[in-house]
Amino acid sequence: MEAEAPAGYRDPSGRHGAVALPARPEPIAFDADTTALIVVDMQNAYATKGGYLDLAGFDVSATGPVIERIARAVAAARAAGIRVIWFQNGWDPDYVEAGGPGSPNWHKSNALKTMRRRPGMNGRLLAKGTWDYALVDALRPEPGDIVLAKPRYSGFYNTPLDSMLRARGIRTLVFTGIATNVCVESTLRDGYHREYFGIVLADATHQAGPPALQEGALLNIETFFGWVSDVAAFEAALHSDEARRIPV
Ligand SMILES: C/C(=C/NC(N)=O)C(=O)O
Repeated sequence: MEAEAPAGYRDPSGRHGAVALPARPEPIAFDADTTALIVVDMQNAYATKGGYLDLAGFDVSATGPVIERIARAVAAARAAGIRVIWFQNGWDPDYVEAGGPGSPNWHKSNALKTMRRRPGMNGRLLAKGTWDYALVDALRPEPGDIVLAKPRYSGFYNTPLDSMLRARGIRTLVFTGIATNVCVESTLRDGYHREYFGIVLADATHQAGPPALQEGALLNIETFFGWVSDVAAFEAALHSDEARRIPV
């Protein structure tokens, strides 16, 4: 007797999974239990007026709808049993983890540069324990989620992320958060080199800098490193997988 075809979906590249997500450059398949939703740095620093990015001169006026769509993606992921991982970017209050002049971070971080320019702000930007470092009020981790502090743009660098993912058999990372062109792209690229499949929900992300950087980051990701989809497609794909699993 011929073996029954497995239930589920095979994407054009042959990857199999129960969830079929429409995406660019082609649909991608994954299973909920080997997937994590990553919420990148949704801190006041990056998403709230008066936070680091705003004070450093970046436009954060359009982050409100992004926060709402992240909340929807988180709710859909939780309902489907997908692990939710929250990143928080920053350093100890003395900025030892930020590195001194011997670190490129000291030269390139706009938070550190802003504080050097305005010494009155020292200790206020991206320091653990401050309002700037805290996640925005509208997004709250729940028991079972993982909250991970990271000291550089990539969530893989100097953190236990890789071992946490491997211990749970996670192979697919769905990204939301800020900034698309900095920490989202850096982490997705690092994941690519560690054999993780990376998907960005574009309308649940926002760039640091002009809109061209959002477009460029997404095009770069879909062309070279991963897949690009959106929150409504993510919700619908998880919903239809759920429908398949409910016996009638
Ligand atoms: C510009 C910037 C982006 N961070 C991020 N979370 O993508 C920074 O941290 O300076």
